Formats: sequence, C-alpha cells, structure tokens
Amino acid sequence: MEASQPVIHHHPSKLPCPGPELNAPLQEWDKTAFSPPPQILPFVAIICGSGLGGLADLLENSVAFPYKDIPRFPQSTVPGHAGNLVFGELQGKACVCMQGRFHYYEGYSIAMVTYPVRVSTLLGVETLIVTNAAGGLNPKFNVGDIMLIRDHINMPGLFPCMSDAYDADLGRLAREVAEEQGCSSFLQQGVYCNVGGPAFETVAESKILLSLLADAVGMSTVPEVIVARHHGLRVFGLSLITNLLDSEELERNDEGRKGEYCSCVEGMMGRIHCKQNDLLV
Ligand SMILES: O=P(O)(O)O[C@@H]1C[C@H](O)[C@@H](CO)O1
Ligand SMILES: Nc1nc2[nH]cnc2c(=O)[nH]1
Repeated sequence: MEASQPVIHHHPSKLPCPGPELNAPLQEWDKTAFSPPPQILPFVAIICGSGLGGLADLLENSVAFPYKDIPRFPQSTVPGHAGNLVFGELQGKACVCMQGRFHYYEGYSIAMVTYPVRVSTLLGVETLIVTNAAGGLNPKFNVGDIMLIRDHINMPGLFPCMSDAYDADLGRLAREVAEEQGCSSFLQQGVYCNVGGPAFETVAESKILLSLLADAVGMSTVPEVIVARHHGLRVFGLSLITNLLDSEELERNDEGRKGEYCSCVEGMMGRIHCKQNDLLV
C-alpha cells in the first residue's frame, strides 16, 4: 500500500460568494471548538449518499465525530445517513467521509446543505467525491448500474460557471478503475438532474426530465458540487441507480451493487494524489 503524504492545500475562492446567506455560516465556524485528528490531514472529502455510508467503514485508522458534537453542523434526519464525520485513510490516502448528507427536503437551507463542503475546504481538502442514490431515466440503464456523473442539471442556477464542473481526468481515471475491477459492463455515464423531492417523480415528470437529456434524477449532490467548484475543488461523482423511472411500476433495489460501488471509490482513492505531489498517476 502506498504511503499517504497529505499536504494541506488551501483554495481561496476566486469568485465572490453567490450570496451573503451562503457565506454566513462559515464565518461563524469556530475552529477552536472542533479539532480533527492532527495525524490525518485529509485532501479528499467523500460524501456518502443514501445507504452508502458503508464507505466510511472501509477507512483505516479512523476517528469518527458525530455531527451533534461538531459546532453548527446540521443533523442527519434521513434513514441511511448515520451522521458522522469520519477521518481516516483509504488506500493509504488521508480523507474525510461525511457519513450522511443533508438534503433540501429535510428543511435545511442550501447554505446549511453545503456547509460541510465549505468546512472541508478549511480542513485542506482539494478533491470532493460525491456519491448518491438516484433514479434511472435513461432507458439503457439497469437497476444496480453505477453512473459516472458527467454533468448536471440545476434549474434555479447559481454562479460560478459550471461548464466543467466534473473533472475530466478523474472521470477517465474512474473508467480505468472500473475496467480493472471488472465493473465496466455496468458503469454508465450521464447527466444527473437535481430535484427538490422528497417525492419521486410522476411518469409525466420523468418524461420531461428525459426530454431535457437527464440520465438520472436525485435529490442532492448539485448544491455541494457548486459550492465545491466555487472553492476551486476538483469534483468527481458517482450515482448508484437504485430504481428506474421508465415504467409505471417502481422497481427499487437499494442494495444494488453497493460493494462494487465502494470498491470503485476505494480504487479511485488509491490513484488520487495531492495536487502538490503530482495530480494523477
Ligand atoms: O443522499 P442521496 O442523494 O443519496 O439520497 C437519495 C435522495 C433521497 O434522500 C433518497 C431517496 O431514496 O436517496
Ligand atoms: N428524485 C429521485 N430521487 C431518487 N433517489 C433514488 N431514486 C430516486 C428517484 O427515482 N427520484
């Protein structure tokens, strides 16, 4: 296993914040009230989607902080989102896992939904891996497929520019990792559409989203990606397709290929390096 050489690397925002309400919670962040383990300086943050918190269990030398013990952190209310910030090493690389994310439909503002991403930039994170459970719209998709997020649709809009939100090098790396792990036959790529939820789509809504060229739909991820890009982080995202929306009967399988999904993220971690020590190998 390769030794991790995390280096703290701060990314000052190049653009003004989209609005004072988005910045306010961070200004009140009290660094002195929360001390991450000094031996683990994460340069990758991983947000675990619904039912994908098992990723955090793969971390070695891990230290978990319940969200309730972290000042100003929101609390997880959705089943399958344990509510821990877990520091540790995956494939020898220092990372921090959000075992549980926040959704707009839980009643949180977008500022609070994205608060952990802003906090992760203070911790030195330079790459964000977002994961989620999503409904498949593309008729070629199957339940259990893993979709590499190539782009997203976010109708309300926010700046900065999102024309290159998802890092192309990390996407290429993911396809290589999937090939090595025998996952290529069910690795798709596509456009993730963010909706408010919490209801799944009607048949009519699914048809509209498909006509907009969305391949999968879910209730998260996009606000986190926008804030991460605003802070200059590289972003990589995977959706686990837990159900298909092309029929009137909802077929749902939340277990899908969770194991393979976690292995892909783990494989990616093995290949991501600090920007400072060469971008990708
Ligand atoms: O956190 P993610 O986007 O994985 O959560 C999705 C959206 C809903 O919370 C839930 C629906 O099953 O999964
Ligand atoms: N909006 C939405 N979110 C999901 N999360 C998992 N499946 C779905 C779905 O079909 N629709």
